[in-house]
Amino acid sequence: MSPSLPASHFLSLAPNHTAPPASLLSPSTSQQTTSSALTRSAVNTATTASADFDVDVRTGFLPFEPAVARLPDEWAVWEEALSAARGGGVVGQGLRLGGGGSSTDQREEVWRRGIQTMKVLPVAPLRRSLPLLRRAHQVLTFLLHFYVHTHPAPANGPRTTPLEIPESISIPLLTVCPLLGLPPILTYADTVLYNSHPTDPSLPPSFGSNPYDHTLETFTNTPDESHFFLTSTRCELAGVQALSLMRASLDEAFMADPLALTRLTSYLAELAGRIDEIGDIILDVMKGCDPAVFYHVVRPWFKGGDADGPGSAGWAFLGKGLENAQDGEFTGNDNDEEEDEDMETRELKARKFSGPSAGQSTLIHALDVFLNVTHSPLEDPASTSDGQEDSKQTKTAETTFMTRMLEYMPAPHRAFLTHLASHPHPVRQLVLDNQLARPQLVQAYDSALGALKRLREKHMRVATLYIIQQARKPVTEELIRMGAAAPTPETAPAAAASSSTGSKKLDLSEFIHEAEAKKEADEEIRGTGGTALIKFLKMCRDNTNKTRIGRD
Ligand code: HEM
Repeated sequence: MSPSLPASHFLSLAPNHTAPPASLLSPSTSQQTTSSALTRSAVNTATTASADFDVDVRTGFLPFEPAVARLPDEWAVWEEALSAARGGGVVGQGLRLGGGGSSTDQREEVWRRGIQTMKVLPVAPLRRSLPLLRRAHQVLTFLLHFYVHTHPAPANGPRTTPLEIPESISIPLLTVCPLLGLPPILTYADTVLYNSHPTDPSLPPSFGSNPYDHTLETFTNTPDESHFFLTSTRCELAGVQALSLMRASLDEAFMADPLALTRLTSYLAELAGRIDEIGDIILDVMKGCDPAVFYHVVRPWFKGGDADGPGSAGWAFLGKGLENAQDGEFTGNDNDEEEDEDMETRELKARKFSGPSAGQSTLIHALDVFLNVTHSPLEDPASTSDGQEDSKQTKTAETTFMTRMLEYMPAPHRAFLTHLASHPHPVRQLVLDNQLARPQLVQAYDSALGALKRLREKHMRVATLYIIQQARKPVTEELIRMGAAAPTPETAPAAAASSSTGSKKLDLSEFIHEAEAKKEADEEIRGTGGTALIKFLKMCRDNTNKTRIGRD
């Protein structure tokens, strides 16, 4: 089945980006669930602004037009800086994490000095083109992460003062951000949506004849990193059919007559199959991305300004007159007094963004919203025992994470979720209303939820293999040659202890080491977004399962 779309349907319309979305300079601390947060602020845009979702019938949340691989010559200096950081795209030739240690850090320092003295380029001419704006965000955020993560690690624990981001990056970046509705940090959009090309970019992408098979940018030039990004790209492409089924289901929910309910039943059953396919693609990450390379060589580049937990010093985006960037253009500010005050506010605003995560995929959020999976802590009655309190905390973290991730999506995709969440005829309600008369409808709805639960279980397997298990293994010489940071006196005990967990009995001093190492490892076992990982992922899975209507 492949429901065809009428030309006037919102998924068929071209996007319109003339109006810049609200500024996203400040990370949210909202505690609401994904769908309830969306619904509460929702304006139903079905009839008014439906062209603004930037969702393509052929490629879903991936732009149909191939991503721009290089900005015009006016911005050549950014492109050249990025190419230099990547060592021309050769494995082992790019800049190194933490400057690569004391003997080789000169190269990284020279490159950073180049960035500090680079001219602030105007971005006004980019406004004429959405693909160019996307490329500008991508180039600037890759430069930003190269700039931040080539700094040698501070000798005495985490940084205590914000790391300053030079004006040559911060001013154009903070000007481009509100135009796309993205924050000033590397996002899933930069690493996946705007980063993938099919074999022949001049032809439409497809799974069979023209698959997405290369990425424009990586930090490490490794095939592992490319494969990691492309796994998500393939999930997005597989999601196109799921989106089409969701759209067709909502049309039937609107009609809600007996024929419509029969069709809805078959669409939901088919949706389950599509979701299972997406889950299988997630497992395919193992076919081309080595878990140790991912964990030690690739992933550290993704860390955001919040990576040291709630006490993170964060990053300070330097620049004069950045407040004016909210209109989409930097114009400067001559009022010194006001400027000083604004500078402080700006630093506070721009500090602690999280690194990229596939948790920012609008597709997976859309499945939650469509099936009415909520991640709200409000659902659990207040609890008093420690265990329950703990679970409540995880749930709150989960809700906060899911809601926060909305702010890392391009504005039109966020608007799409708002639209979906405010749909006047939600499918779940219809299934509930018909549950006695239509057990097959309940079964089909539950099968879609069952598939989403399985997807999350597959994802948990991957996260366990790529993060939890790797955090317990020491860095090898080979990984260091590939670009992993060499262990410092601070990280060494964790490695030593983790390699001593065999059958050997520990004496007391070793035991203390082991406990410290475990604490460090536990801190390490946090996702890019700073969430206590496995508990969090389990909670997401359990909420999916709880949404089922029928009982086994
Ligand atoms: C090696 C592959 C992967 C690893 C190691 C991984 C790791 C993680 C981690 C650590 C989180 C916790 C949140 C955070 O801190 O970012 C997370 C969340 C999430 N990831 Fe992945 N991920 C992988 C692949 C994928 C893929 C391919 C997708 C689908 C496009 C995906 C979708 C999600 C979603 C939707 C969440 C939010 C939690 C949920 O909805 O269950 N991940 N992932």
